Amino acid sequence: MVVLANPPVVDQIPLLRSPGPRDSFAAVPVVDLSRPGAACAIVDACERFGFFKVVGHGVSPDTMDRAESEAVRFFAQAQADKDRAGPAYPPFGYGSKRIGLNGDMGWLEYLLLAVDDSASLSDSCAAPSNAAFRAALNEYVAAVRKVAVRVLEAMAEGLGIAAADTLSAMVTEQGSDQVFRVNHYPPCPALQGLLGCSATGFGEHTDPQLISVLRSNGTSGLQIAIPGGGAGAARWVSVPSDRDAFFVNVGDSLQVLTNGRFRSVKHRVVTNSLKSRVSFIYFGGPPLAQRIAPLPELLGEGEESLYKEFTWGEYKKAAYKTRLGDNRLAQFEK
Ligand SMILES: C=C1C[C@]23C[C@@]1(O)CC[C@H]2[C@@]12CC[C@H](O)[C@@](C)(C(=O)O1)[C@H]2[C@@H]3C(=O)O
Ligand SMILES: O=C(O)CCC(=O)C(=O)O
Ligand SMILES: [Fe+2]
Repeated sequence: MVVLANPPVVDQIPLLRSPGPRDSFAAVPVVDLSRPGAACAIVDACERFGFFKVVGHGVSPDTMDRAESEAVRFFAQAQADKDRAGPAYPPFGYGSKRIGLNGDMGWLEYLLLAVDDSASLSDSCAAPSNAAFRAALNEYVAAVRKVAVRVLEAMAEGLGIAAADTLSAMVTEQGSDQVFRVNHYPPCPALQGLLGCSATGFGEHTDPQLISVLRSNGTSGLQIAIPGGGAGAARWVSVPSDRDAFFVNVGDSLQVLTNGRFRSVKHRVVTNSLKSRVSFIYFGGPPLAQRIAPLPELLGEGEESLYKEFTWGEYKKAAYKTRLGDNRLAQFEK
Protein backbone atom coordinates (compact mmCIF):
# COMPACT_ATOMS: atom_id res chain seq x y z
CA MET A 1 0.00 0.00 0.00
CA VAL A 2 1.26 3.48 -0.85
CA VAL A 3 0.74 5.99 1.96
CA LEU A 4 0.87 9.59 0.86
CA ALA A 5 2.57 11.79 3.47
CA ASN A 6 0.71 14.82 2.14
CA PRO A 7 -2.66 14.37 0.42
CA PRO A 8 -2.89 16.06 -3.01
CA VAL A 9 -3.65 19.75 -2.64
CA VAL A 10 -7.10 19.41 -4.22
CA ASP A 11 -8.09 16.95 -1.46
CA GLN A 12 -7.31 19.62 1.12
CA ILE A 13 -9.79 22.08 -0.42
CA PRO A 14 -13.29 21.76 1.05
CA LEU A 15 -16.17 21.01 -1.32
CA LEU A 16 -19.49 22.81 -0.93
CA ARG A 17 -22.99 22.30 -2.27
CA SER A 18 -23.32 24.18 -5.58
CA PRO A 19 -25.72 27.10 -5.37
CA GLY A 20 -29.10 26.61 -7.03
CA PRO A 21 -31.30 29.33 -8.57
CA ARG A 22 -33.15 29.71 -5.26
CA ASP A 23 -29.89 30.74 -3.57
CA SER A 24 -29.44 33.79 -5.80
CA PHE A 25 -29.59 37.13 -3.95
CA ALA A 26 -31.68 39.08 -6.44
CA ALA A 27 -32.42 41.75 -3.81
CA VAL A 28 -28.81 42.89 -3.38
CA PRO A 29 -29.05 46.59 -2.41
CA VAL A 30 -27.91 48.83 -5.27
CA VAL A 31 -26.59 52.30 -4.48
CA ASP A 32 -26.21 54.89 -7.24
CA LEU A 33 -23.36 57.09 -6.00
CA SER A 34 -24.24 59.84 -8.47
CA ARG A 35 -27.75 60.40 -7.07
CA PRO A 36 -29.11 62.02 -3.95
CA GLY A 37 -30.25 59.44 -1.46
CA ALA A 38 -27.03 57.40 -1.72
CA ALA A 39 -26.10 58.14 1.91
CA CYS A 40 -29.37 56.79 3.34
CA ALA A 41 -29.34 53.78 1.03
CA ILE A 42 -25.79 52.91 2.13
CA VAL A 43 -26.65 53.10 5.83
CA ASP A 44 -29.73 50.93 5.32
CA ALA A 45 -27.72 48.29 3.40
CA CYS A 46 -24.90 48.29 5.97
CA GLU A 47 -27.38 47.76 8.81
CA ARG A 48 -29.25 44.96 7.05
CA PHE A 49 -26.49 43.08 5.24
CA GLY A 50 -23.11 44.82 5.58
CA PHE A 51 -23.01 44.60 1.82
CA PHE A 52 -24.17 46.53 -1.26
CA LYS A 53 -23.51 47.11 -4.92
CA VAL A 54 -22.31 50.48 -6.22
CA VAL A 55 -23.24 51.90 -9.62
CA GLY A 56 -22.88 55.47 -10.89
CA HIS A 57 -19.29 55.41 -9.58
CA GLY A 58 -17.71 57.16 -12.55
CA VAL A 59 -14.73 54.80 -12.92
CA SER A 60 -13.92 54.41 -16.59
CA PRO A 61 -14.52 50.94 -18.08
CA ASP A 62 -11.06 51.28 -19.74
CA THR A 63 -9.39 51.48 -16.33
CA MET A 64 -11.14 48.29 -15.25
CA ASP A 65 -10.59 46.45 -18.54
CA ARG A 66 -6.87 47.30 -18.72
CA ALA A 67 -6.25 46.05 -15.19
CA GLU A 68 -8.27 42.92 -15.89
CA SER A 69 -6.52 42.01 -19.13
CA GLU A 70 -3.08 42.59 -17.59
CA ALA A 71 -4.09 40.35 -14.66
CA VAL A 72 -5.27 37.62 -17.05
CA ARG A 73 -1.92 37.89 -18.84
CA PHE A 74 -0.02 37.64 -15.54
CA PHE A 75 -1.86 34.52 -14.37
CA ALA A 76 -1.48 32.86 -17.81
CA GLN A 77 2.31 32.75 -17.36
CA ALA A 78 4.21 29.55 -16.60
CA GLN A 79 4.08 28.58 -12.92
CA ALA A 80 7.83 29.13 -12.52
CA ASP A 81 7.48 32.73 -13.73
CA LYS A 82 4.61 33.42 -11.34
CA ASP A 83 6.51 31.84 -8.46
CA ARG A 84 9.24 34.42 -9.02
CA ALA A 85 6.68 36.99 -7.82
CA GLY A 86 6.35 34.86 -4.67
CA PRO A 87 6.24 36.30 -1.18
CA ALA A 88 9.70 37.80 -0.78
CA TYR A 89 8.04 39.80 1.98
CA PRO A 90 5.20 37.66 3.44
CA PRO A 91 2.29 37.91 3.15
CA PHE A 92 2.79 40.14 0.11
CA GLY A 93 3.47 38.86 -3.40
CA TYR A 94 2.16 35.89 -5.39
CA GLY A 95 0.45 33.00 -3.65
CA SER A 96 -1.24 29.84 -4.79
CA LYS A 97 -3.87 27.81 -2.89
CA ARG A 98 -2.52 28.74 0.54
CA ILE A 99 -4.33 31.68 2.13
CA GLY A 100 -2.64 33.40 5.05
CA LEU A 101 -0.16 31.58 7.24
CA ASN A 102 -2.44 29.33 9.29
CA GLY A 103 -3.33 26.45 7.01
CA ASP A 104 -6.27 27.77 4.96
CA MET A 105 -6.53 26.46 1.41
CA GLY A 106 -8.62 27.53 -1.57
CA TRP A 107 -8.81 26.84 -5.29
CA LEU A 108 -7.19 30.11 -6.34
CA GLU A 109 -3.98 31.97 -7.00
CA TYR A 110 -3.47 35.61 -6.14
CA LEU A 111 -1.32 38.68 -5.78
CA LEU A 112 -1.48 40.43 -2.41
CA LEU A 113 -0.04 43.95 -2.62
CA ALA A 114 0.57 46.82 -0.22
CA VAL A 115 -0.76 50.25 -1.21
CA ASP A 116 1.05 53.44 -0.16
CA ASP A 117 -0.29 56.83 1.00
CA SER A 118 -0.58 58.12 -2.57
CA ALA A 119 -2.79 55.15 -3.57
CA SER A 120 -0.04 53.48 -5.63
CA LEU A 121 1.38 50.00 -5.19
CA SER A 122 4.05 50.26 -2.54
CA ASP A 123 7.66 50.28 -3.78
CA SER A 124 8.41 47.81 -0.98
CA CYS A 125 6.60 45.16 -3.10
CA ALA A 126 8.63 44.35 -6.18
CA ALA A 127 5.80 42.21 -7.56
CA PRO A 128 4.40 42.52 -10.09
CA SER A 129 7.54 43.58 -11.93
CA ASN A 130 5.94 44.01 -15.36
CA ALA A 131 5.70 47.77 -15.98
CA ALA A 132 2.44 47.67 -17.99
CA PHE A 133 0.71 45.53 -15.33
CA ARG A 134 1.97 47.77 -12.52
CA ALA A 135 0.81 50.91 -14.33
CA ALA A 136 -2.64 49.39 -14.99
CA LEU A 137 -2.99 48.37 -11.34
CA ASN A 138 -1.84 51.79 -10.11
CA GLU A 139 -4.48 53.47 -12.26
CA TYR A 140 -7.14 51.05 -10.98
CA VAL A 141 -6.12 51.37 -7.31
CA ALA A 142 -6.20 55.18 -7.47
CA ALA A 143 -9.71 55.01 -8.97
CA VAL A 144 -11.07 52.42 -6.55
CA ARG A 145 -9.66 54.28 -3.55
CA LYS A 146 -11.63 57.34 -4.68
CA VAL A 147 -14.78 55.19 -4.73
CA ALA A 148 -13.97 53.96 -1.20
CA VAL A 149 -13.55 57.58 -0.03
CA ARG A 150 -16.89 58.64 -1.54
CA VAL A 151 -18.61 55.64 0.04
CA LEU A 152 -17.09 56.41 3.47
CA GLU A 153 -18.10 60.07 3.15
CA ALA A 154 -21.65 59.06 2.26
CA MET A 155 -21.69 56.69 5.24
CA ALA A 156 -20.67 59.52 7.59
CA GLU A 157 -23.40 61.72 6.10
CA GLY A 158 -26.02 58.97 6.41
CA LEU A 159 -24.98 58.33 10.02
CA GLY A 160 -25.34 62.02 10.82
CA ILE A 161 -21.66 62.48 11.73
CA ALA A 162 -20.80 66.19 11.60
CA ALA A 163 -17.32 65.95 10.05
CA ALA A 164 -17.78 64.48 6.57
CA ASP A 165 -14.28 62.98 6.52
CA THR A 166 -14.41 61.20 9.90
CA LEU A 167 -14.36 57.76 8.25
CA SER A 168 -12.71 58.53 4.91
CA ALA A 169 -9.69 60.19 6.55
CA MET A 170 -8.87 56.85 8.14
CA VAL A 171 -7.99 55.43 4.71
CA THR A 172 -6.37 58.56 3.28
CA GLU A 173 -4.22 59.86 6.13
CA GLN A 174 -0.52 59.20 6.31
CA GLY A 175 0.27 55.59 7.21
CA SER A 176 -3.20 54.23 6.45
CA ASP A 177 -2.99 50.47 6.01
CA GLN A 178 -4.35 49.75 2.57
CA VAL A 179 -4.04 46.40 0.82
CA PHE A 180 -4.93 45.35 -2.71
CA ARG A 181 -5.61 41.82 -3.82
CA VAL A 182 -5.97 40.28 -7.29
CA ASN A 183 -7.56 36.84 -7.12
CA HIS A 184 -7.71 34.30 -9.94
CA TYR A 185 -9.98 31.27 -9.55
CA PRO A 186 -9.27 28.86 -12.39
CA PRO A 187 -11.89 26.26 -13.34
CA CYS A 188 -11.52 23.25 -11.05
CA PRO A 189 -11.13 20.11 -13.22
CA ALA A 190 -11.55 17.78 -10.22
CA LEU A 191 -15.21 18.88 -10.08
CA GLN A 192 -16.04 17.45 -13.49
CA GLY A 193 -18.51 14.62 -12.95
CA LEU A 194 -19.14 15.65 -9.33
CA LEU A 195 -22.68 16.89 -9.81
CA GLY A 196 -23.91 19.53 -7.37
CA CYS A 197 -20.45 20.27 -5.96
CA SER A 198 -18.34 23.41 -5.99
CA ALA A 199 -14.83 23.82 -4.64
CA THR A 200 -14.02 26.42 -2.03
CA GLY A 201 -12.22 29.26 -3.79
CA PHE A 202 -11.91 31.53 -0.77
CA GLY A 203 -13.39 30.13 2.45
CA GLU A 204 -15.94 31.95 4.58
CA HIS A 205 -14.61 34.92 6.51
CA THR A 206 -15.13 38.56 7.38
CA ASP A 207 -12.64 41.21 6.30
CA PRO A 208 -10.80 42.85 9.23
CA GLN A 209 -10.52 46.38 7.74
CA LEU A 210 -13.12 49.19 7.48
CA ILE A 211 -14.44 48.44 4.02
CA SER A 212 -13.49 46.30 1.05
CA VAL A 213 -14.37 47.34 -2.51
CA LEU A 214 -14.57 44.44 -4.94
CA ARG A 215 -14.88 44.15 -8.69
CA SER A 216 -14.89 40.91 -10.72
CA ASN A 217 -14.73 39.94 -14.39
CA GLY A 218 -18.42 39.03 -14.33
CA THR A 219 -17.97 35.41 -13.30
CA SER A 220 -20.20 34.37 -10.41
CA GLY A 221 -18.90 32.72 -7.26
CA LEU A 222 -19.19 35.36 -4.54
CA GLN A 223 -21.62 34.40 -1.77
CA ILE A 224 -22.62 36.29 1.35
CA ALA A 225 -24.33 35.17 4.55
CA ILE A 226 -27.57 37.06 5.15
CA PRO A 227 -29.93 36.84 8.12
CA GLY A 228 -32.98 34.64 7.71
CA GLY A 229 -31.70 31.09 7.68
CA GLY A 230 -34.22 30.12 10.38
CA ALA A 231 -33.71 29.97 14.16
CA GLY A 232 -31.38 32.98 13.99
CA ALA A 233 -29.03 31.20 11.58
CA ALA A 234 -27.53 32.83 8.49
CA ARG A 235 -28.32 31.79 4.94
CA TRP A 236 -25.72 31.65 2.16
CA VAL A 237 -26.78 33.39 -1.04
CA SER A 238 -24.99 33.93 -4.37
CA VAL A 239 -24.39 37.48 -5.48
CA PRO A 240 -25.25 37.93 -9.18
CA SER A 241 -22.05 39.17 -10.80
CA ASP A 242 -21.75 42.54 -12.52
CA ARG A 243 -18.47 43.51 -14.14
CA ASP A 244 -19.50 47.18 -14.37
CA ALA A 245 -20.24 47.61 -10.67
CA PHE A 246 -18.33 47.53 -7.42
CA PHE A 247 -19.42 45.55 -4.38
CA VAL A 248 -18.73 46.91 -0.91
CA ASN A 249 -18.25 44.76 2.21
CA VAL A 250 -18.41 46.22 5.71
CA GLY A 251 -15.36 44.97 7.62
CA ASP A 252 -14.88 44.18 11.32
CA SER A 253 -13.37 47.60 12.14
CA LEU A 254 -16.41 49.47 10.80
CA GLN A 255 -18.69 47.18 12.79
CA VAL A 256 -16.82 48.29 15.93
CA LEU A 257 -16.77 52.01 14.97
CA THR A 258 -20.57 51.84 14.67
CA ASN A 259 -20.89 49.77 17.88
CA GLY A 260 -22.41 46.89 15.95
CA ARG A 261 -24.94 49.00 14.01
CA PHE A 262 -23.27 48.02 10.73
CA ARG A 263 -22.58 44.33 10.31
CA SER A 264 -19.29 42.93 9.12
CA VAL A 265 -20.50 40.61 6.37
CA LYS A 266 -19.46 36.97 6.23
CA HIS A 267 -18.61 36.03 2.63
CA ARG A 268 -16.88 33.35 0.57
CA VAL A 269 -16.13 32.42 -3.04
CA VAL A 270 -16.96 29.10 -4.69
CA THR A 271 -15.49 27.98 -7.99
CA ASN A 272 -16.97 25.83 -10.71
CA SER A 273 -15.51 23.57 -13.35
CA LEU A 274 -16.14 25.89 -16.29
CA LYS A 275 -15.17 29.55 -16.07
CA SER A 276 -12.28 31.49 -14.50
CA ARG A 277 -13.07 34.27 -12.06
CA VAL A 278 -10.75 37.26 -11.71
CA SER A 279 -11.45 39.69 -8.89
CA PHE A 280 -9.84 42.84 -7.56
CA ILE A 281 -10.34 43.85 -3.94
CA TYR A 282 -9.21 47.09 -2.29
CA PHE A 283 -9.11 46.79 1.52
CA GLY A 284 -9.29 50.17 3.27
CA GLY A 285 -7.64 50.04 6.69
CA PRO A 286 -6.56 52.86 9.01
CA PRO A 287 -3.05 53.64 10.30
CA LEU A 288 -1.77 51.05 12.78
CA ALA A 289 -2.08 53.48 15.71
CA GLN A 290 -5.74 54.32 14.98
CA ARG A 291 -7.96 53.58 17.96
CA ILE A 292 -10.89 51.41 16.92
CA ALA A 293 -13.81 52.22 19.21
CA PRO A 294 -17.41 53.31 18.66
CA LEU A 295 -17.59 56.91 17.40
CA PRO A 296 -18.95 59.07 20.25
CA GLU A 297 -21.58 60.61 17.91
CA LEU A 298 -23.02 57.16 17.35
CA LEU A 299 -23.44 56.19 21.00
CA GLY A 300 -26.88 56.87 22.37
CA GLU A 301 -27.30 58.25 25.89
CA GLY A 302 -25.97 55.70 28.37
CA GLU A 303 -24.99 53.34 25.55
CA GLU A 304 -21.69 51.58 26.18
CA SER A 305 -19.20 50.13 23.77
CA LEU A 306 -19.74 46.44 23.04
CA TYR A 307 -16.00 46.07 22.57
CA LYS A 308 -12.75 46.33 24.51
CA GLU A 309 -10.37 49.13 23.48
CA PHE A 310 -7.86 48.31 20.74
CA THR A 311 -5.86 49.86 17.93
CA TRP A 312 -5.95 48.70 14.33
CA GLY A 313 -2.37 47.45 14.77
CA GLU A 314 -3.43 45.27 17.72
CA TYR A 315 -6.46 43.96 15.87
CA LYS A 316 -4.49 43.21 12.72
CA LYS A 317 -1.81 41.33 14.67
CA ALA A 318 -4.45 39.19 16.38
CA ALA A 319 -6.41 38.68 13.13
CA TYR A 320 -3.39 37.40 11.23
CA LYS A 321 -2.95 34.66 13.87
CA THR A 322 -6.49 33.37 13.24
CA ARG A 323 -7.85 30.93 10.66
CA LEU A 324 -9.96 32.43 7.89
CA GLY A 325 -13.35 31.30 9.26
CA ASP A 326 -12.68 32.26 12.89
CA ASN A 327 -14.76 34.92 14.60
CA ARG A 328 -11.89 37.39 14.98
CA LEU A 329 -13.91 40.00 16.86
CA ALA A 330 -15.01 37.57 19.58
CA GLN A 331 -11.84 38.09 21.64
CA PHE A 332 -12.45 41.86 21.63
CA GLU A 333 -16.09 41.70 22.74
CA LYS A 334 -16.86 42.80 26.28
C1 LIG B 1 -6.25 33.31 7.17
C2 LIG B 1 -5.95 34.57 7.01
C3 LIG B 1 -5.81 35.23 5.68
C4 LIG B 1 -5.95 36.70 6.03
C5 LIG B 1 -5.13 36.73 7.32
C6 LIG B 1 -5.77 35.58 8.08
O1 LIG B 1 -4.97 35.10 9.14
C7 LIG B 1 -7.14 36.06 8.63
C8 LIG B 1 -7.68 37.25 7.78
C9 LIG B 1 -7.45 37.03 6.28
C10 LIG B 1 -7.76 38.26 5.43
C11 LIG B 1 -9.19 38.31 4.84
C12 LIG B 1 -9.35 39.60 4.06
C13 LIG B 1 -8.15 39.88 3.14
O2 LIG B 1 -8.21 39.01 2.01
C14 LIG B 1 -6.82 39.68 3.86
C15 LIG B 1 -5.64 40.17 3.02
C16 LIG B 1 -6.88 40.34 5.20
O3 LIG B 1 -6.48 41.45 5.51
O4 LIG B 1 -7.42 39.50 6.13
C17 LIG B 1 -6.74 38.23 4.31
C18 LIG B 1 -5.47 37.75 5.02
C19 LIG B 1 -4.44 37.16 4.03
O5 LIG B 1 -4.78 36.63 2.97
O6 LIG B 1 -3.25 37.18 4.40
O1 LIG C 1 -12.20 37.09 -4.75
C1 LIG C 1 -13.26 37.51 -4.31
O2 LIG C 1 -14.21 37.75 -5.02
C2 LIG C 1 -13.40 37.78 -2.82
C3 LIG C 1 -12.16 37.44 -2.05
C4 LIG C 1 -12.18 37.92 -0.65
O3 LIG C 1 -13.20 37.93 0.00
C5 LIG C 1 -10.93 38.39 -0.05
O4 LIG C 1 -9.89 38.39 -0.76
O5 LIG C 1 -10.95 38.80 1.12
FE1 LIG D 1 -12.95 38.96 1.89
